Amino acid sequence: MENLSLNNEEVLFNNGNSQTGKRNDYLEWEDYFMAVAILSAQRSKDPAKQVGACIVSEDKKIVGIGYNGMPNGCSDDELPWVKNQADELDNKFAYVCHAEMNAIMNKNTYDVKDCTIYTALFPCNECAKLIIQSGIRQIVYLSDENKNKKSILASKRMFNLAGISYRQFESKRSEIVINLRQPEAH
Ligand SMILES: Nc1nc(=O)n([C@H]2C[C@H](O)[C@@H](COP(=O)(O)O)O2)cc1CO
Ligand SMILES: [Zn+2]
Repeated sequence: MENLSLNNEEVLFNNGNSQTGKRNDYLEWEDYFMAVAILSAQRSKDPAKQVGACIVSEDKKIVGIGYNGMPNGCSDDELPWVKNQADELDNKFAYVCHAEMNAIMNKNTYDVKDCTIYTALFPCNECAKLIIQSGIRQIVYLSDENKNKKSILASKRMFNLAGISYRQFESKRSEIVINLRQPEAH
């Protein structure tokens, strides 16, 4: 809660630049981009894993956002979301588009050359191919939880060969709270 007993100078000293009054607890660029990826993941219908991705140009503009979901025109209610069926055709993996693929396909620019992709999960080998072919140069990932899977090892092999850098996301913040209620009137 705001401390109303502080005078103006103290407020400026605590919250911002005392010369100009600028806020200093604004979101860092990296936190902003990863938060957009994570927010986008909340749109996913996958009960087991929600993944989001956000593509950013060299001049820090968001040029594509995606999350894991079924292909356009294929109803979420008709294709399977499970993964434990004996028949491959009854499992989600045959159908679901990964967050990174969707972010690339949803791009709102001519291309994504030299961009960075912020993604909640390290890209699989199929998305790695798309990332490389699309011209993206850098990957910032939140989780590397599948790091021992063959698909991820293949991704890293291709990224290393193609000279694409990847690093795990780090932040001073542990959370960002989004309040969807109207701010209380003062
Ligand atoms: N990088 C990724 N981006 C993604 O969008 N996914 C998606 C595919 C599935 O919908 C889900 C993984 O499901 P599961 O294997 O944890 O039940 O996450 C998965 C990975 C992992 O490489
Ligand atoms: Zn993938």
